[in-house]
Amino acid sequence: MASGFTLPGLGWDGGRAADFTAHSDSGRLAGRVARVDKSACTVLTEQGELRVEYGDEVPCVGDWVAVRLGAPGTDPRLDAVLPRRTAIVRGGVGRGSRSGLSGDSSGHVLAANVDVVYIAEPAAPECDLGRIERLLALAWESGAQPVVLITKADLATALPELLDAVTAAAPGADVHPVSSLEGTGLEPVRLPAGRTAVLLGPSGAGKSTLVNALAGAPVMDTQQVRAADGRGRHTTTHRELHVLDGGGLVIDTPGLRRIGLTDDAAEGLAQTFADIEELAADCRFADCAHDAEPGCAVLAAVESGDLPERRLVSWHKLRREAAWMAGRGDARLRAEQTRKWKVIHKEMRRTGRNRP
Ligand SMILES: Nc1nc2c(ncn2[C@@H]2O[C@H](COP(=O)(O)OP(=O)(O)OP(=O)(O)O)[C@@H](O)[C@H]2O)c(=O)[nH]1
Ligand SMILES: [Zn+2]
Repeated sequence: MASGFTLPGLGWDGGRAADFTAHSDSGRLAGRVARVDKSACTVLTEQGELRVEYGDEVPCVGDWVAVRLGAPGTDPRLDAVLPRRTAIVRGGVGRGSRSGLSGDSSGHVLAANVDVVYIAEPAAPECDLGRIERLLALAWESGAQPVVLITKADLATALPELLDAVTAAAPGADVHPVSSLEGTGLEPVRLPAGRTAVLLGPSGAGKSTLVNALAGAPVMDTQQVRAADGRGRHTTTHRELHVLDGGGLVIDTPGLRRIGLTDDAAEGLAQTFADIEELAADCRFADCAHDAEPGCAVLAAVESGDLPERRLVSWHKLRREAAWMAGRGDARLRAEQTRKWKVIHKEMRRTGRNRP
């Protein structure tokens, strides 16, 4: 792209400017990371789109960065990643999630500085409420506002009922049916200038089609487009930040087969299951596990039909998973420390020193 972007159009504000002052004095350029590849990333700046090399500090899509322009003929280099306001952190792929916002690898932080998390769940063949809850936990944990989009709404057989079921599974989040195909339901999804959304959801949910519908002009290849030119089923393979025509920014992500929770998902789960948390206040025991305890208000709500049993089952499942991740994190930490000490002891024996 030849022309530049305006920083406010990319989501810049006074706080970012303050973060940037430490880097601005020596002719550095502020920009927003649109895409990350091995060793280089695409950064949107007032001077246009730049290819920027990075080293040990790995940026992720959505990051605000300081770029150092090299001598003519050399590639710009990443100088620093500015502090992240929000971060979508995916668990279950190595360590580093403990620190949340500063997760230590690009594979870990899916997107940064996002205002809204759009959770795309297709109306057909079926809506998977458990998957929505899992993504809601991730979204609440990120610090951004989750919004559930029932995509391919044109294929729904009983939309009002579906809407009710999804709304019950998403307390505190707005739920909107959308059809990119028919162009309906898009208004509440449109973003004001400078606001950033990330789209999460399974492969085939219609995320790329929705990005195109919001953009007004095709910015993404979709499965259909590719199928037509004989190149088979296209799937999004990388995360990318798109600047929409009407303002607003959206990050498309590949449909992840499995999004694990991080080991510190407790807060996100509490918000995802705010209805269960509220009921739990009336359980006889303060530490009620809502399993088989007498005087359990949650089980009573399931019994009376106020709380779908599916939801309690989902709560148990995700809580177990988060607890397991936490245990695994601790086990890894211990193993790492043991390894470190083994090396130190070996070195001590070798040098005859008895202190590290
Ligand atoms: N009926 C209907 N089909 C849609 C709609 N949106 C997308 N589709 C179709 O669903 C299929 C998948 O759409 P994509 O946008 O590629 O899905 P995706 O979520 O980006 O998939 P990945 O890139 O694999 O993550 C395509 O064949 C689209 O034409 C819609 O609103 N209604
Ligand atoms: Zn209980």
